[in-house]
Amino acid sequence: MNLPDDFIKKYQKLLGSDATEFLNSFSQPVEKGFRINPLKGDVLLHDTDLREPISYSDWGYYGKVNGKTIDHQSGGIYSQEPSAMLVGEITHPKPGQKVLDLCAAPGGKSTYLASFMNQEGILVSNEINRGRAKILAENLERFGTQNTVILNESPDRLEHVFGEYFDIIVVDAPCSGEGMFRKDPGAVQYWHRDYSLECARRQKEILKSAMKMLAPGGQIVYSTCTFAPEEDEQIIAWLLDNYPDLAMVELPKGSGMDSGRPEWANGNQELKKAIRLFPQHFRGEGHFMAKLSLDAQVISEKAKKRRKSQTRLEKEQQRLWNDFKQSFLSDHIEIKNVFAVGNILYSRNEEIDLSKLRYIKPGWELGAFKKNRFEPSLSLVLALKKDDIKNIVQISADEWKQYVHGDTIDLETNQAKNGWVAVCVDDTIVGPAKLVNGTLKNFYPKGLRMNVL
Ligand SMILES: C[S@@+](CC[C@H](N)C(=O)[O-])C[C@H]1O[C@@H](n2cnc3c(N)ncnc32)[C@H](O)[C@@H]1O
Repeated sequence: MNLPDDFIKKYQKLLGSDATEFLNSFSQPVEKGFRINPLKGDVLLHDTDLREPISYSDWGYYGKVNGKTIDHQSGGIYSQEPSAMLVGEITHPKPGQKVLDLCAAPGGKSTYLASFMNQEGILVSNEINRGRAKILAENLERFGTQNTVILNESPDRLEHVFGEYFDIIVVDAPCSGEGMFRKDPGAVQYWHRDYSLECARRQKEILKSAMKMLAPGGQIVYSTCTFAPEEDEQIIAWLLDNYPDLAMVELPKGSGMDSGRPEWANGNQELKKAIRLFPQHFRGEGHFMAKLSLDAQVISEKAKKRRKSQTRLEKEQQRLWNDFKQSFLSDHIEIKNVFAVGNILYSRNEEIDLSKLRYIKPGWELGAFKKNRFEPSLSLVLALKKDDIKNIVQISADEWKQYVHGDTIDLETNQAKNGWVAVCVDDTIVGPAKLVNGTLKNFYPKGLRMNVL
């Protein structure tokens, strides 16, 4: 790889005798990884090789994922670079907490956090770029989350709604991306000597907003995929200087993980509690991460009053939803706090006022009210397990190819009642369909259909 001269000089000076190995690592192959999805329960995977688990992650494996497989399409697995998994792992939210992923697309960290949360509490996944926010929504839909709200906002606009609200905030910051040069060699062309300082200015602005949204006693995780001290230790040093109620949390260092470098910032020895991942020491791409907690006693402005925004269902909508639930969902399933925005039905664990914010999804999307009927969404079906659903139709792996292509499928046996069904390959739910006298009418969303050879 052609690295800029100034980049080489900078890291030769910073790393001394380790610089040669560091610079050589840029010509080594990229490490690939993926995670299995605990929200899907104990489903058997169809086309995934689980031979090489990643020791520090409950769900991670080394290896490459093919996007056109049953396991990927159904959300059973999620592709993520091994170093990035560690950010989710050190964040480790608990079920029931209020969690914000402030720079969330395409969703690697959000899906990791959701894995810990077990559909309880609330995960607000925000992405400032609208195109990327839509990809984030697709990834969370496939993953089957029930407790996410997907926003498309700038951090400063979120402050007004979420003052001192979150127990955990992840800032996986936009950065100079030096740690991803192997993965995306084209990114090298954007690098220049002052690039990291420009990124640092933006990172501080994002963190100022994040700090306003952190509840007393809350925790903030900051991460980047760059080696630049200006965006790593120097940002954490700035946070500690400007927010005296914040304290570093010691992060345990597994094999190949380096400590933060106090000497690359202001010498504050607390910075050693952070983690640096260098590809010449660790089996993954370059990363930096730190965790800080805010004093629980901090005396601060009261959390802003949050108005309820959920609107009740009209009588006819309530009737259609009840009929649908009765015919489709098992009796043990209870979906609480449902509300409609236009003709789309959602549910959300927490009542928050999103009326002033741009969102992609204000909650778990359950389906749409059409003329005289309720039509279930892919998000509803992919977030349920097989025994949550009364009406199931089994198809073969070959028929799955027809299903994701958008074709109508004629079934050989009569497996379910006419009406809405969840389509399954073995235990894996792949989407909704409507069964009419042995024929499956395809309701796999048009925008997601694909040709699998
Ligand atoms: C490192 S990426 C996030 C990756 C993501 N957390 C994941 O694990 O899949 C940083 C994100 O920050 C977003 N971003 C860019 N400028 C921003 C800003 N001023 N405020 C908040 N987010 C911003 C980018 O669009 C990008 O999606």
